[in-house]
Amino acid sequence: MATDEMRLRRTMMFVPGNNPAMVKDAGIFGADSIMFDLEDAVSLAEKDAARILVFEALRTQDYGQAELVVRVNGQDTSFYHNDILAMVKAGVDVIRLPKVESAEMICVLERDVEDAEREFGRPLGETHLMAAIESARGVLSAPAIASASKRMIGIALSGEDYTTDMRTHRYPDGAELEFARNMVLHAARAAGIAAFDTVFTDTEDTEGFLRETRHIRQLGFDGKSVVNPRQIPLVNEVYAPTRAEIDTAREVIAAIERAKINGSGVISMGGQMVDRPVAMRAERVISLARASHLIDEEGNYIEK
Ligand SMILES: CC(=O)SCCNC(=O)CCNC(=O)[C@H](O)C(C)(C)COP(=O)(O)OP(=O)(O)OC[C@H]1O[C@@H](n2cnc3c(N)ncnc32)[C@H](O)[C@@H]1OP(=O)(O)O
Ligand SMILES: O=C([O-])CC(=O)C(=O)O
Ligand SMILES: [Mg+2]
Repeated sequence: MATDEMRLRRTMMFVPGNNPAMVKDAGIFGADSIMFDLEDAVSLAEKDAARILVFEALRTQDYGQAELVVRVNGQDTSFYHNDILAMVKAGVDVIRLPKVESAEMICVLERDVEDAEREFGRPLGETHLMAAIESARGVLSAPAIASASKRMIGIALSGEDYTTDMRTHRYPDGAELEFARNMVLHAARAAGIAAFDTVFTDTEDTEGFLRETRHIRQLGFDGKSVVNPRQIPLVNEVYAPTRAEIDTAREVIAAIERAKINGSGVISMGGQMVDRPVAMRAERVISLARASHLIDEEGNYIEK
């Protein structure tokens, strides 16, 4: 498995936890992370059945390299504790807590997860956490939430509940989300964890989806929550580096290696200063190129 910092999380696909066919086939679409949902995609009557279905799937299905995430029910519901127990027992990679409004909620989650790891003899610390930010309170507390636990791997903006809380709705230009996007992104970066943008619910609107994905890539998000497999290749296409970007990244990495040999951390490349942050961006371009199957492990272009 990639180290957490290098792990690509371009797409995190919601899979309704009460749908056996979708749960079974969720691994075939190439999502970087698969997120089984026990919360808003599941009706009250099906909460227990969904928990059992997802538990069994985590124990028995092979989802390849995908990171496995479960969105549990909120801490203010009667389902939360059983969700945590079952998912920790099953050995899920990440628990996503919805509607997080404070760092204290993450501290409670961390304690509950640790108790469950002890109860089921799981390695302590193996269960990672993430928070969905879905309200004005959540957005204003995002920096504290992002750094509330060593187990945190990311925070996500949840634009549907957020715009409801803000008494607006989603518009094509996304202006209503801009402040929240920037808060979530800055909170994630300051804490050194991943930032996920929200879902785009019109699965037929390819142009609108691409426009939004280009925008959030420009802002600096690691990726997006998605609701439909058709959205996965679109995100990957937007995040795939161009050949020119790959060539430049290679030159940067070679230049910084030369500088290191000469005992320096900075070098000029065609008049452009290259130092550590430039080299780190170049490394990320190369790992995105590998994940996009544009280059192989040795760095050679894969001809299509
Ligand atoms: C605000 C929020 O909380 S959002 C998060 C909660 N919402 C969700 O989890 C919804 C997840 N998405 C879905 O349920 C569906 O994609 C819908 C309802 C949006 C659209 O459904 P459809 O129109 O049937 O999708 P579509 O026709 O593209 O499906 C094609 C195939 O992909 C499968 N598929 C679609 N979405 C998913 C998914 N999210 N996960 C796994 N498989 C899926 C379908 O089962 C279908 O498989 P099949 O060809 O073997 O029958
Ligand atoms: O996390 C998401 O993007 C989906 C969600 O719950 C919301 O938008 O309220
Ligand atoms: Mg929500």
